[in-house]
Amino acid sequence: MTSPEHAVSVRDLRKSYGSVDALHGVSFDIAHGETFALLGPNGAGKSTTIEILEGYRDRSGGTAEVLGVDPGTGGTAWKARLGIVLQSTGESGSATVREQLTHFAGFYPNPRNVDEVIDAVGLREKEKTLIRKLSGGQRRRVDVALGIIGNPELLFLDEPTTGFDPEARRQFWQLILGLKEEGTTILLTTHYLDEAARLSDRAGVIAGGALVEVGAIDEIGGIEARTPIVRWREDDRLHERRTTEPGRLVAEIVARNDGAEVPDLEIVRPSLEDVYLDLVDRASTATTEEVAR
Ligand SMILES: Nc1ncnc2c1ncn2[C@@H]1O[C@H](COP(=O)(O)OP(=O)(O)OP(=O)(O)O)[C@@H](O)[C@H]1O
Repeated sequence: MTSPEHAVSVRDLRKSYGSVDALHGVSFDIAHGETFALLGPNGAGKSTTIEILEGYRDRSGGTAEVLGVDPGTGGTAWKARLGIVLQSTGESGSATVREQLTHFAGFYPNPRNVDEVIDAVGLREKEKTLIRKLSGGQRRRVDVALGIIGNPELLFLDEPTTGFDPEARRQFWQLILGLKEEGTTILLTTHYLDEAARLSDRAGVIAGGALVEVGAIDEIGGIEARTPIVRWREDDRLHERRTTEPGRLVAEIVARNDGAEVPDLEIVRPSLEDVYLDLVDRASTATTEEVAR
């Protein structure tokens, strides 16, 4: 049943909620074993896309194939090959962490070891605690644990680390990098651009229901957007220049100042966050211009 080429294939995906056009023609592929980040501002259409691919939402148009199956018609055997971490947690119940994981492991044909999963999400000390007595971040870890307990081929992570403290986020990254190494395909949405940069091979940027960019994580936005920026103070003015040879430019500035320290000198390499903000800004300007026409 597995598609020979891609784990996920989406063409011209459309979704309307009444008069709201949430998605209008989104197309992308995710290769087997790839981690793909879907990025975009609030309301862009990320959850709608991910929920259609999980089989939780109907689409209004276009085609979608997930592990070789149309998610609109996927049955239990297909669902057992997916791991899902939804955006909002549904786990507030009166079972302990261990009980809940053991219970869910029973639903899958080839589950992971419960102890390994408890350790992987850092909940060893809380394994006998009722889930409703956990903190928000700890409950989110339970969500992640439930997402991976079935040993999925394809893992959907919808803003998985919201509410995590910085240390928990780093631990989570290690967990995901381990799953990647084992060959799990991952579709991730996140508002943390450092997380996307650390974990993903490729990313798509969605804005206003359309995909405005898709590409390798270190190439997205184009070479131009990644060109370093040199800033410095000279003649009592702040200067700024983009250059692919920042070392040479700094050497020139130092030379013409007789080797003196250059005030306020910095070389900035635009991060994924800078590139992303630029892309989203351009997309919203284009939409505003379209509306004005
Ligand atoms: N059940 C619904 N009924 C009506 N409109 C909806 C529904 N779900 C989402 N929408 C609308 O569809 C658009 C896309 O929402 P979606 O939740 O997919 O965005 P998102 O990119 O996941 O946002 P966020 O980053 O805030 O989670 C928004 O305009 C939203 O208001």
